[in-house]
Amino acid sequence: MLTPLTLPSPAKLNLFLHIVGQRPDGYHELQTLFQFLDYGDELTFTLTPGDPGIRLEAPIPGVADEDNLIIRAARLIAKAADGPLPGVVIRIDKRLPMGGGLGGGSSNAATTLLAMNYLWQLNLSEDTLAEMGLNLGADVPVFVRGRAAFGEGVGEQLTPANPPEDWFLVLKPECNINTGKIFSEKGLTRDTPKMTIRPAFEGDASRYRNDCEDVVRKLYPEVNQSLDWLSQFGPARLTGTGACIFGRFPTESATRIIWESKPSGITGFVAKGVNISPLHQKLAELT
Ligand SMILES: C[C@](O)(CO)[C@H](O)COP(=O)(O)OP(=O)(O)OC[C@H]1O[C@@H](n2ccc(N)nc2=O)[C@H](O)[C@@H]1O
Ligand SMILES: Nc1ncnc2c1ncn2[C@@H]1O[C@H](COP(=O)(O)OP(=O)(O)OP(=O)(O)O)[C@@H](O)[C@H]1O
Repeated sequence: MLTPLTLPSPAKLNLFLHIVGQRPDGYHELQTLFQFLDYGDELTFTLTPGDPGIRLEAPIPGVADEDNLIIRAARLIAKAADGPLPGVVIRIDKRLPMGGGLGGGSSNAATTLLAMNYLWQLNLSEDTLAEMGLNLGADVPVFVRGRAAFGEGVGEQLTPANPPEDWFLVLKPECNINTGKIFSEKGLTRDTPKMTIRPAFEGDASRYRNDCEDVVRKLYPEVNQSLDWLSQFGPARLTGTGACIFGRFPTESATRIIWESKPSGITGFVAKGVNISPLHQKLAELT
């Protein structure tokens, strides 16, 4: 067995999420601002030269291995190889809640694409990996590229951005939200006017909104209550289609004081917003 490679699989936040239209195929056109957090899952890859399979050390409860985005990503990139490849065993240390709007599954897929490109020495370009990633999910390309960005289209048209690297309190209300259900809600705002995206981000954070928030507040009282609680301390937003919400603060100590006073029973974490993905920071140390 070869030396295992452990890589981060960070969370993303949608600092804002505007729905600006709907495509003929039903998918919603978005304008969003993605930033990474220095918090997430960790994946460990061990090549197994004697055994050609792609395997998980242990499954994620509730996700069949065939559907796991890690396995799907490894199989997809393996197709780009000319000859036989050594196998791989992948261990997942899961910290991100599933169905939380933090992009955990998409991030796992991107970490796997970059890890296997490196370990199998495939030398595929970032553009090729981002294109492959889009077949696995709309949020995968931003994790492949690893830079905070404005996302347009379904989130795959990316323009690098530089929002302030503030601290965040992320809370996970006690419910799981299905993205498809929120996008199919009748009352969802779908006509926010398109903004002009500026490459150097100097936007006014007080104008940030998440167009899914009203519908999610109505359907999930747990999210409604958590947003009301966090709003006492400053603007609180939903990420993606929820269920996670976040508040943004200038210092770690201010964030931790609010974290200590959170209502009992609710889970979450404190993390720093970062404009270069922790995955890319780690990969840069290797090469
Ligand atoms: C909400 C975000 O997290 C923002 O970053 C992403 O746009 C979600 O993208 P995603 O994870 O690829 O979404 P999926 O979980 O595959 O989407 C489930 C379903 O939501 C609907 N959907 C999703 C994304 C989108 N832009 N428009 C949609 O209408 C589609 O019916 C899709 O079948
Ligand atoms: N490796 C994986 N990690 C997490 N979920 C996975 C994985 N592979 C497949 N899935 C499936 O993807 C679903 C969404 O999980 P994920 O953690 O990406 O949600 P999310 O944070 O709401 O994503 P998004 O912000 O992209 O909507 C899960 O409910 C699960 O069925």
